[in-house]
Order: sequence, then C-alpha cells, then structure tokens
Amino acid sequence: MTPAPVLAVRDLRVEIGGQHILHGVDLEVAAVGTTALLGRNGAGKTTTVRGILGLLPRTGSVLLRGEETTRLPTHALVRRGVGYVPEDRGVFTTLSVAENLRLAERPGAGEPAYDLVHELFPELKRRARQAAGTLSGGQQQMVAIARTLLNGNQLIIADEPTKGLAPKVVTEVARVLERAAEAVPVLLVEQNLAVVRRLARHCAVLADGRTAHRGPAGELLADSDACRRLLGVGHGGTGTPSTGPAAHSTARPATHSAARRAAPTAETDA
Ligand SMILES: Nc1ncnc2c1ncn2[C@@H]1O[C@H](COP(=O)(O)OP(=O)(O)OP(=O)(O)O)[C@@H](O)[C@H]1O
Repeated sequence: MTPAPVLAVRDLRVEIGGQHILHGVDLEVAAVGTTALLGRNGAGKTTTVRGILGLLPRTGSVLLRGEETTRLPTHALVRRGVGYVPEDRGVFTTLSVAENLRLAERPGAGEPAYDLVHELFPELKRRARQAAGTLSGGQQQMVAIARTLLNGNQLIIADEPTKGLAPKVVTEVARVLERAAEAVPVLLVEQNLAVVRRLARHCAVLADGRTAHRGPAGELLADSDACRRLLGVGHGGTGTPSTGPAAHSTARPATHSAARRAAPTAETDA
C-alpha cells in the first residue's frame, strides 16, 4: 500500500497586491523520496512554496501528515518539521560550516542529528572550521541542506537548488539531494530536467498559477509532447523549461523580473 503523502495541498490560492498569483494549486508530496514541482518561469512555483510555508497570505488547505496548517504561523510550521532550502541558500558566508550548522539547531527538536549529517556529508565534518563563503557552490548547498536535516524534519522543501550552478556542481548537488531524500522526503522545485529525471519519482506541473499536471515524473519526461506543452521544452532529457506566457503577462516589480530573467539556467546532465 502506498503510504499517505507527507504533504497534501488543495486549492491553494495566493493574492499579492490585489493580483491573483495562484488560482488553485493541488499537489501531494510522497512520504518517500523526491517529488518535483515543475513549470515554466513565472508559473507560480516559488509562490506555491511561500504559500505552503505561510510566508504569503493564502487560502486553501495544506495538510502536513494530515494536520491542517493554513492557520499556523510560519514558525509553528517549522517547529512541526518543515525544513526550507531557499533559492539563495541563505548560508552565512563569514561564519564557519560548524557555526552555520549550530545556528540551525532548533530548541525542543531533540538532539541535533549531527551523526546523520556527517554520515551523509563527511565533507562538512572535514571542513567544519572553514568559512562557508570559501566553499564551492555545491558545498554551500550541502550546508543549506544539512541544516534541514539536523532537526528531525518531516519534509524538506528545496527551491531551485541547482539554479546558476556550473554543470559539475549541478551533479554534486543532485547527489547531495539524493542522499538527503533517503532520510527525509523532499519537495524539489527544479528547472533542470536531468536533475528531475535522476531524483524525482512524482511530479506536479504548474501553469499560470494552477496545477496543470500530476503524475510519475518518468512518464512526463518520456512524453515529449507533454514536455513541450507543459514545460516548453522539446524533450524530457536535459532541457530547462522556457519562460511561459505568465512571466510576460503579469506585472511584477522590474528588478524582480529582471533578476529572474537574467538568472542562468543549467542545461546539464545530473
Ligand atoms: N511580489 C510579487 N509581486 C507581484 N507579482 C509577483 C510577485 N512575486 C511573484 N509574482 C508573479 O507571480 C507569478 C509567479 O511567480 P513565481 O516566482 O512564483 O514563479 P516561478 O514559477 O517560481 O518562476 P521562476 O521559475 O522564474 O522562479 C509571476 O508572474 C510573477 O511575476
């Protein structure tokens, strides 16, 4: 029997500045392994993550292991075991690796799981005293993911962890995520379809602020028509979804849009 999903999102809606950004997002995060959240640029992936975390006002239902969380503030959701790896990693560059991890320890979450972290990422133990800012992009991502593993979380949400990374580092980060997902289920927002192919069993695809498709990731990536229609790429191999109409048709602060359009995409194998 398939275990119940760790997270079930129903009819999630978000409005920002009077503008409807999400119009009904439905998705489930499997209790085991990685579930990918896909969609063209501007489809609403980051807004969905921020809505789930309660960082934006939202309506609908977000069940964490069956418990409704939409009335909880973000800190309460975090205490219930949701770890977040933000798009920019949020690593403190002037602090050492060990200090970054120590800052992530959560009172009341039990003994921090350094054994797990060091088993999964022995490199972080070796580099404990190194300033995080001197680590490679992949190693910094390791720190960001390790922080979410310290506190016995039930779910990790990672927002575009391979964005802007060199191909070799993308492979390294994919390996890191693969290992993390052995311990904790992961909701992965990802544009690099080679990474999705390697890591995700299930996926949900957003288009224009709502769920356009849900199902096994492998099936979607094997269907070039569906990939073209839903993600704007001609095949499900190593492409990166194109900018969809939503990114052009909705207003957003110029700097935000420009930064996103300028962001490098990683069309590399994982
Ligand atoms: N603060 C904001 N104010 C106004 N519009 C916003 C804001 N944040 C996001 N949007 C709009 O909401 C839509 C969804 O944005 P979101 O960042 O969630 O998409 P995304 O799928 O994560 O895109 P990307 O792949 O480029 O990161 C876009 O059209 C965007 O312009």
